[in-house]
Formats: sequence, C-alpha cells, structure tokens
Amino acid sequence: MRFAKGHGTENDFVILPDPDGALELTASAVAALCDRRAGLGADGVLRVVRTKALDERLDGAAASSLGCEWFMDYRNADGSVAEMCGNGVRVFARYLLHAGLLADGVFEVGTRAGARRVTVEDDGDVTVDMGPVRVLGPGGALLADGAVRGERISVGNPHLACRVERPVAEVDLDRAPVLDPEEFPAGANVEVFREVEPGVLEMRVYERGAAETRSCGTGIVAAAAAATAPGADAEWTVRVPGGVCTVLLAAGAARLRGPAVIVAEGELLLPV
Ligand SMILES: N[C@@H](CCC[C@H](N)C(=O)O)C(=O)O
Repeated sequence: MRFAKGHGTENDFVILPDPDGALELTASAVAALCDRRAGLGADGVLRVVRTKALDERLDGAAASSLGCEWFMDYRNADGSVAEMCGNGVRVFARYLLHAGLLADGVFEVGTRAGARRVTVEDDGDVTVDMGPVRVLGPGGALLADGAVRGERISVGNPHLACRVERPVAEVDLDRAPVLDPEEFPAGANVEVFREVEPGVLEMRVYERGAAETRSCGTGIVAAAAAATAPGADAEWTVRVPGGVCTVLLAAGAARLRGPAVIVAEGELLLPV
C-alpha cells in the first residue's frame, strides 16, 4: 500500500490514502506504523478517506462533516482514535493538494469534531478554522515533577492547559500525566505554557495516545485560550519545540496558522 509522511511543526504523521474506505485499520497496525524503530515512526496516522466511503456514523458534532468530500480519520500513535488534530488537518490539506485529490486551496475537511475550513497559503502555511473553543473550568494533573493546575478546554478534543511560572523546558514531561477520571473521563492532552513576552507563548505538550510531541495544534489553541481573558479576542504567537504557529481567537472560535510539509512517499511493506 502507498503511504506518505508529513509534519506540521514537527508533529509528524503517516498518511494512508484510502479513498474508497477499503482499509480496515486496526489499533495494532497503527501502533506498528508509528513505532520509531520497527515502523515508519510518527505521532499519529491520517487516513485519507472519502466521507461517503466512511464506515462510521457521523452524528453530533461530527455531522457537519457529512458535506465534506474528504474525511481525516485520525489515529494516535498508540492506535486510539481521536476527534481532531490541528496539525494533522493542516498536513492532510497539504496532502490533498499534493496528491491532486483537490485543486483549489480553500476547502473543508471532515473530522470527528466537525467540518474544518482550511486555506492553503502561498507561503507554505496552512490556516485552519478550528471551530469553537470551550473553556470548561479548572482542572489538575500530576506530572513527573509535581502537580499543575490549569483550564479544562475542548477544541473538539480534550485538553488541560496549564500556565507555569518557569521556562517550559524545565518541566518534566517524561511520564504520562496522572489525571482525575472525573475531570477527564476520556483522558486529555496536557499543555504547559508560559507567556514569554506580550502576545507570545512558549508551550510543551504531553499528548493523549502519543506521549510528548514536538507540537500539537489543538494544544496550541487550548494554551492560547487559557492565556486569554474570558470572553476576550486575542492573537498569539506560540513557540513549541518543533516551530511556531499563530492563533487568532475571536468570538469563541479559533484560527490556527502554521507550516505543513509532505516529506516522503513510498510503498509500505508492513501489513496494515
Ligand atoms: N497532535 C494533534 C492532536 C492529536 C490528537 C490528540 N493526541 C488526542 O488524543 O486528542 C494536534 O495537532 O492537535
């Protein structure tokens, strides 16, 4: 089977073109593909499937995806399914153009969190309208080097965004954060962030289903929302280990902009 590899600020993905929905992608096949020694290595898999060929019910928030030609079936590196991936959807959009599956640079991509409008910019960036950002109240986690408090935020998927007072490079993210299942029944991605100058955040993330990654688009949006006064609009530049993205928050919704690159294409020999 053909594959491609891409990344957005070094949040990297194996891309599996499956237009007709012929692939039965198991959790163990995803984990084998994402293994950085025995597989291709990635933070997640993007299955590129026509929405009409999807063998999955799209209801609730996902229902708005029914009108999209292409659906991003996102899987974390451990094989678990996620609702949304902000860097993934930008790389997915770049792939659709690269592969000639769409010709115009402005379109909507279906996700489990709903349809997301993307714009492929002339400078190599991809901008995505991330939909509503919901701040749900305070929450906490136990990290390897101590407890952190932050805001529980939904960007279609669950986050705990925690402001810290020290450089984020000093925070120990080697172990999975311990979360309260009552606060996070479906788990969460945990961000630590610090405002380094007005309008600029630095951030690191421990992703649900993937461990620490070098960037997380939904996490970048969650950190920006946690850094913004309730109800206010704002623009943030967010520095992550893998690069820089910008976030515009307006009227309770977010727009994320940053680079998205396809780095390789080839033939998979691993069974999927
Ligand atoms: N890297 C992604 C988020 C991927 C899904 C996440 N790990 C989850 O389980 O919710 C991003 O760029 O948003």
